[in-house]
Amino acid sequence: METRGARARRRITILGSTGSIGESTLSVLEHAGTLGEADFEIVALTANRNVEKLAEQARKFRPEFVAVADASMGDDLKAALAGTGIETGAGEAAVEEAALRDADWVMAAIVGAAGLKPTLKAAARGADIALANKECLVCAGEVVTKAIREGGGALLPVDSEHNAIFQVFDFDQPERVSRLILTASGGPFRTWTREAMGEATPAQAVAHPNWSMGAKISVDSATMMNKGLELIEAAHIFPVAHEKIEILVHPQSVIHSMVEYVDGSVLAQLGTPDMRTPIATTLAWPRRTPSPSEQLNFGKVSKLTFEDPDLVRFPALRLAREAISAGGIMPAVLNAANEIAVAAFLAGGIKFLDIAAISEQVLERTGRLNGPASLSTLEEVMDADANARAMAEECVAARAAA
Ligand SMILES: NC(=O)C1=CN([C@@H]2O[C@H](COP(=O)(O)OP(=O)(O)OC[C@H]3O[C@@H](n4cnc5c(N)ncnc54)[C@H](OP(=O)(O)O)[C@@H]3O)[C@@H](O)[C@H]2O)C=CC1
Ligand SMILES: CC(=O)[C@@H](O)[C@H](O)COP(=O)(O)O
Ligand SMILES: [Mn+2]
Repeated sequence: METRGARARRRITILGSTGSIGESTLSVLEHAGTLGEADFEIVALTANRNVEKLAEQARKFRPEFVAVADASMGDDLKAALAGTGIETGAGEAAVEEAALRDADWVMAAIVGAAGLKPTLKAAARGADIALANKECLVCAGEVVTKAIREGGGALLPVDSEHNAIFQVFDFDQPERVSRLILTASGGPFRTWTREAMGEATPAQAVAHPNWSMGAKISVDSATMMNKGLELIEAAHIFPVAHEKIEILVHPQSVIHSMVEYVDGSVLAQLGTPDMRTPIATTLAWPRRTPSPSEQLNFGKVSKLTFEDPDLVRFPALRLAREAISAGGIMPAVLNAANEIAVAAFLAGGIKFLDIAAISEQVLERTGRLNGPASLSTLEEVMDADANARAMAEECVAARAAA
């Protein structure tokens, strides 16, 4: 890392810069930079297909390199940035090249298991990983945490619940933690009957009551699969057994999660539901930097309420608990099946309740076929992921044909 005077100049890459987390990250950087709080340069930005937004970001933030994962968009990207001197690339290898460039802080904000390989590339060369992409920990937790450990960088959790726990977790005495309490908003269908959920449309499912997020995670919040994935994510980030991780519905999304210690103390992190706060935390950690998020107004919030989750209306929570209890490839299988089912739901191919039903079917079929007991290599993860995707596609096709 290059230094100027007393302050470190950070070299930053954002994988998935055109998404909700990517844009929030650029907003935090711009805000901190304007205040003279951060001295940074952008090394690389990446997207899947959104050339227009990527080129606009590149013209503003002047990265060395930009890449799109979809190889067919390469010529458009090159044309959009002609004459700027910014290097461009296209295809999965180009996104991995972006991760390999020498940024010392990398925001992993690609959605889904597609983020796994680039995140591993950045981790292996020792970058600090600000991790929003929970799916890569769900499907390959052991592989990712090992790569970060061996690379020598830090794992900085961005997901709001994990970021909250990270801020109040005593890593010097983890055995003194009696419970992690992951809060969940309950999503847009918190009070809906199963019957009503059966007719829910994609537009209703992505209308999260508190957070503005990408489509996939918004649907995950509606099924509460998001909280299931976060349970598995937490078990990889913190040295706490999954049996000690509880889920608590908290509709206001003000308390972002809590840690209970053996003496009965419960420590929480609070804030408005704006991802720019956890992103700012990871950017400056262990120091603090300003974020443009709105301050919490307790008078306006007025009350904080809590409910136990309903595992019958939201079976995804049960599936995640079963997957992590079974271990091995099962979390990767759950993640892959869910990704296929969510995409099919958003495309109008299946109904809302089919998402968890298909995930359960794929888990059951895989269980009968017996995967390896532990997952230790990227190849095992990719195999499990590919098989589960193929099974889930069959389930989607069967429903479409019915
Ligand atoms: N949004 C939020 O508030 C939160 C998000 N997260 C997690 O952060 C991650 C990102 O979420 P979010 O920002 O909402 O998602 P978005 O859908 O808004 O953005 C996803 C980003 O990934 C890119 N992308 C999509 N598919 C691929 C691919 N196959 N290869 C490479 N890049 C790809 C997109 O590019 P393009 O624009 O071209 O499609 C975009 O830049 C997810 O894992 C989510 O669970 C966690 C906590 C909160
Ligand atoms: C902002 C964030 O971290 C999301 O994962 C959020 O938690 C989603 O809300 P739910 O609590 O409804 O899943
Ligand atoms: Mn979250």
